[in-house]
Amino acid sequence: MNITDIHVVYFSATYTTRTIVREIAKAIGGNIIEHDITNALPESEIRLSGDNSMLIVGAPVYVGRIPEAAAEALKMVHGNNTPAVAVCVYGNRDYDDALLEIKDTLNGNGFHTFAAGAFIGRHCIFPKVAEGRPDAADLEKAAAFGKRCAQLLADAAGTDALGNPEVKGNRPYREAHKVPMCPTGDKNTCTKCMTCVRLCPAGAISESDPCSTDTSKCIACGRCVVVCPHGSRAIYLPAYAEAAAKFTAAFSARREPETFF
Ligand SMILES: Cc1cc2nc3c(=O)[nH]c(=O)nc-3n(C[C@H](O)[C@H](O)[C@H](O)COP(=O)(O)O)c2cc1C
Repeated sequence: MNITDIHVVYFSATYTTRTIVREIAKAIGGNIIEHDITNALPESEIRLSGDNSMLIVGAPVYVGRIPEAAAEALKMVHGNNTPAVAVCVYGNRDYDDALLEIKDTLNGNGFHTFAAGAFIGRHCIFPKVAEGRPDAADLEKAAAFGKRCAQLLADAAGTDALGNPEVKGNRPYREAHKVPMCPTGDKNTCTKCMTCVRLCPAGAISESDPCSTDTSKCIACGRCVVVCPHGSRAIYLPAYAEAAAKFTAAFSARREPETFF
């Protein structure tokens, strides 16, 4: 298969998923067209033919699933037996049903998911877990995964030989639920620069009071914490320190990327 265009659709609040899918796309090689679905749905439906284009979809794992907003956006992405690669990035606990959810969604939308991978990124709620990841070793594995994808596409040129991998996960998927760990701003350090207001994927921070968070909208994605130029936003909840200590103790043993072909 002579792939010229690689469409990369990703949801990535704290940028680890973006780092991984970019590395994979670069290793496959071709004209890379990015669609960032973190802050908004695609402007219009994305329809890919099976001729010269392929798709990579990347999403983080939120409580064993993909973020609801990512699932909504993926409904707008359609293929015509177009080769696709499913990628999830998780914070070193587990990815449960998220990768299967991406694969099922893509195949249901006319894609042929011939490869899939689960990679590890710094845990955006408990950042001592998988701190510094993806690291150089992860990026090497992402690049090797991309190269293998390219090889499979080349080998399958003109045939119907692309595989149909079994990926880890169960159906029905885990029930989705929210994590009540909403960051807020510290009035002493917040300069009202509005970076968090602008970049919050959920529209949960208002211009009139950027130190507060609308907990009914917040998805606890951690973007406001990483983009705040003054280190003002964090999870200041009383229960946080104890929860972080427990989580970090339970889930710090290094996990490695898994790939499926
Ligand atoms: C609401 C929420 C739930 C999460 N649930 C999980 C989980 O079930 N398993 C896990 O290992 N990591 C979990 N994480 C961590 C993210 O999957 C991880 O930090 C990922 O690298 C974030 O990707 P991003 O940087 O592209 O936003 C969760 C994060 C959030 C915000």
